[in-house]
Amino acid sequence: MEDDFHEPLTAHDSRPPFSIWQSILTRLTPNIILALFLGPILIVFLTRYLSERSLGNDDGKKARRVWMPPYWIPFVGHGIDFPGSVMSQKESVVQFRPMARTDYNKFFGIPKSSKAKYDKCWDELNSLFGYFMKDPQLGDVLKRSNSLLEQTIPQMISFVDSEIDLQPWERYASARYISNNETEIYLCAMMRDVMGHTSVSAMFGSALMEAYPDLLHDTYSFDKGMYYLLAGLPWFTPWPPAIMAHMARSNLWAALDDQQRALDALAEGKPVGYSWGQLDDVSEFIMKRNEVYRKHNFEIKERGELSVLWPLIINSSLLVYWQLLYILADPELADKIRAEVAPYAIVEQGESIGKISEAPKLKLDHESLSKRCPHLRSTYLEALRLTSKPWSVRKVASDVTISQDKMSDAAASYMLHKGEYITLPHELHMTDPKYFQDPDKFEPERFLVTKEDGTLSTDAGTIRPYGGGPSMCKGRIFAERECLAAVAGVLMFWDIKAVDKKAGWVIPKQLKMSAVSKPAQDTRVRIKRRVFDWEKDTIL
Ligand code: HEM
Repeated sequence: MEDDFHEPLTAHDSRPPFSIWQSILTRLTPNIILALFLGPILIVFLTRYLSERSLGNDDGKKARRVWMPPYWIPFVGHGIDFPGSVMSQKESVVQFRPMARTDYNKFFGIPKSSKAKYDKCWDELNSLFGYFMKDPQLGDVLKRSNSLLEQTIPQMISFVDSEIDLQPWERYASARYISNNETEIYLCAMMRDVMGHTSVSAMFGSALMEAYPDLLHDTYSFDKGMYYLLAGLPWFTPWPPAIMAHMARSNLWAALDDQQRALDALAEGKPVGYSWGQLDDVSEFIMKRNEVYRKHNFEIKERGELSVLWPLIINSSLLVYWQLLYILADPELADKIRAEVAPYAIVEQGESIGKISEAPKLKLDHESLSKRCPHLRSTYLEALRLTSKPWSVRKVASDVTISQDKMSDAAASYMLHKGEYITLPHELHMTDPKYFQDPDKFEPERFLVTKEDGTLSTDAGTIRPYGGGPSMCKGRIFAERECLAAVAGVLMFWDIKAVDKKAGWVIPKQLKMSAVSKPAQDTRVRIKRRVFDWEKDTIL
């Protein structure tokens, strides 16, 4: 079934009509379907036979060749499943840079002609990511995302019966008014947009989301079409998901290009368009990238801000849903985590003048939530282990022999040849029973360790939810702090129950994405504000 849980119930459908596709599908006879099914299989075997590639020993050496699908299969052609030891190879042997270039051209759509400019400032742009992982740049974005979460979480639900007054994420998550203190809503769709709004505003400034309110949903459509774009399918491909991915990417370019023009104007002391305001909440990181682009005379259409926007949005927003779901599904665990985070995720009574009271306020201490709440962090790591299924891809730059992991029963060596591509699906390790007991079970305390002084801490061990090597996620510290603050804030402010009391909490199947999976079905919940200490006497 097509998953469409993030679509608004009432939004206008601005997509191309699908009637042509429906009529083609209805005309498919059983013979055509059989030919479509058997054809590719025959071609695979023929290609294998004709290319006569040996799968045995290579040139009489002890190292084996690895099985490879034919070269023409998009994206996975010449790809192999292989244990993590490849990650320990030097960049001069297994390279990440050619893969990044493919992503830049095919996926992000940056013109090939800008290669020389990127070559010239590759290290400079990369070193900015290094700064983003440290203070002051990291602290700057975190401070902003923390304060946005403090404002947004208490206002996440409006409890109003009129659709027009709902927050944008409530509309997309099909909020249903129950009473003035209870709402029914889809948990994933809501958390995804709340996180997206927070992260984009913290990094790119709030004017971007205000000027381009469809930015998040365009990013989801772009992400959904990732494989079509990577396979190089053009915009006129007669396949609706590919066309939609191209359309979404054009919309994203329009937004980011517009912002780059405004940032250029600001730097040059020229008037900035009215809708951009002062641009004083754009992060230092984005300002520095703009400086590099201007210094190296990048045209607006050559600038790669989509390569920041896309990873900023897609993974953390889904991870917050999974972590919350696993915690809420175990009420004892939810109570334990609430007690642990209480000193660092504080809800305070709002000001009162006469009978009018302000809404309660939320205070989040993201640093302590990450460093002093081991149970919270352990559930974050466990949610990542179960739902992040990333692949790292490398190009072999010179022939190399790789030894298989020593814990394997059939340890062996494999020969990789120059020019081949390597795909490393990290989930194989993260769900391997040799390393993780009951690998499919959510075990909230799996990553807890006891320190020498007897206090509890966490150790992420060997999991690789952020990939590895030089391409390892550059936003991982920001992501962890932001997700932990969001989960703690939501747990402390809201009381959330599964809508179907009989079925209770159901952990949905996962739909594989580029890293963190999407749920196959969203989780419908009933949400109320929690009753806080100062309210208890009034209610009793
Ligand atoms: C839970 C959240 C996140 C997860 C699980 C995650 C996971 C990943 C993975 C698997 C990769 C590819 C690694 C590889 O190819 O080996 C990656 C790359 C990247 N991520 Fe994240 N990510 C998360 C959040 C973020 C955030 C919030 C940002 C902020 C900008 C970010 C920025 C990046 C960037 C820039 C790269 C590309 C690195 C490069 O090519 O050098 N990520 N991420």
